[in-house]
Amino acid sequence: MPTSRYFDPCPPFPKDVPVLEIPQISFQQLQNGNHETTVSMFEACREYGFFLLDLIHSDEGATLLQDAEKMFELTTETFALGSETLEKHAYDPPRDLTGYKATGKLKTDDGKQDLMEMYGINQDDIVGNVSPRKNAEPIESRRNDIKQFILHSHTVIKTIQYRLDEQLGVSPGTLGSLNPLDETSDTSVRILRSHQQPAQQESSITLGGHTDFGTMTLLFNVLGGLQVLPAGRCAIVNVGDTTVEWTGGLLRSSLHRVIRAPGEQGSVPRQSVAYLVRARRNASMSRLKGGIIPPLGEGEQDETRSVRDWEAWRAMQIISGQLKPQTRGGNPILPKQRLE
Ligand SMILES: O=C(O)CCC(=O)C(=O)O
Ligand SMILES: [Fe+2]
Repeated sequence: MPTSRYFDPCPPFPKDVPVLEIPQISFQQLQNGNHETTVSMFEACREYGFFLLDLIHSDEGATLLQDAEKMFELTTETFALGSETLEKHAYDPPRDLTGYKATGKLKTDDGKQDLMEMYGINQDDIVGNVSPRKNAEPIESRRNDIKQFILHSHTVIKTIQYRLDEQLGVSPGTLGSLNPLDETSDTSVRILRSHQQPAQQESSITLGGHTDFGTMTLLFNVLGGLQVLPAGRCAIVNVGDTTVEWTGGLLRSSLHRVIRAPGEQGSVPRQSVAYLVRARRNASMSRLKGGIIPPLGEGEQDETRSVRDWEAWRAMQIISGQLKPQTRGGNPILPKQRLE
């Protein structure tokens, strides 16, 4: 994504590759509480589990685009260190996803290995909820830039969650209170990079099919390849599995994956930046009560695992390729639950 400085030098997205038309939602209108925009966003979260967030006409949105651009610079600087140096900061799944993940650690849908390098930066570390960790040098020198990106991304997510609360009919602030900035969680900024790939590998899978398992994700990318959507001056927002659990399946988390960017775009490296929001560690995974959220039906049981244990279980499933990728949620709203 971020500004045209990043889009202009990019090879064009081919005209003959079909793109999914997912709704584009104006952040400014969400901030203003525009009803029509709010309903469109809610419907997008139910139908696709994804939407594009147009950040342009809002001051806060424009600031976030600038922050995201700095995160792209950070991505370039970090991966320029090379995998040997970055391995000193290797991640340790499933307990700790902070740090570097080299290519080939994850199984893709076709049984091969992924082609994506990632580095997870822990929110608690950057905002000061825990004592500082030792990260790769470019991350250490850009602590303040990362903090600004987190603070502004978090404000955007909070606004989205506030509008979702309204549509779900639960008390204002319910969803946001489950992923506050000042409590420990596994929320992270993830920077990602894949190398250019030969044209013969047109359909090679860079990152296998998955759903994000936190509450919501804010994603910035420039090149195509994410099989779900195009890019623009927008961020991509997607609903995570935790929100599906809380809403009894009303909202959807959609399966997505990354393949080689199409056409000429595949001939340059592909970078992306994601703000992956997770619930606070001591939050419950149980279904929320109230509004249009369906109560537990006969034979249905509440999820009793803690957020931490549930996330660790899900991360291990994904890493080992056990979890057959599946889109979750998007269930019909029961007539008797509908808000007037
Ligand atoms: O690189 C992308 O566009 C998507 C990355 C992604 O889905 C993830 O990090 O969960
Ligand atoms: Fe994802």
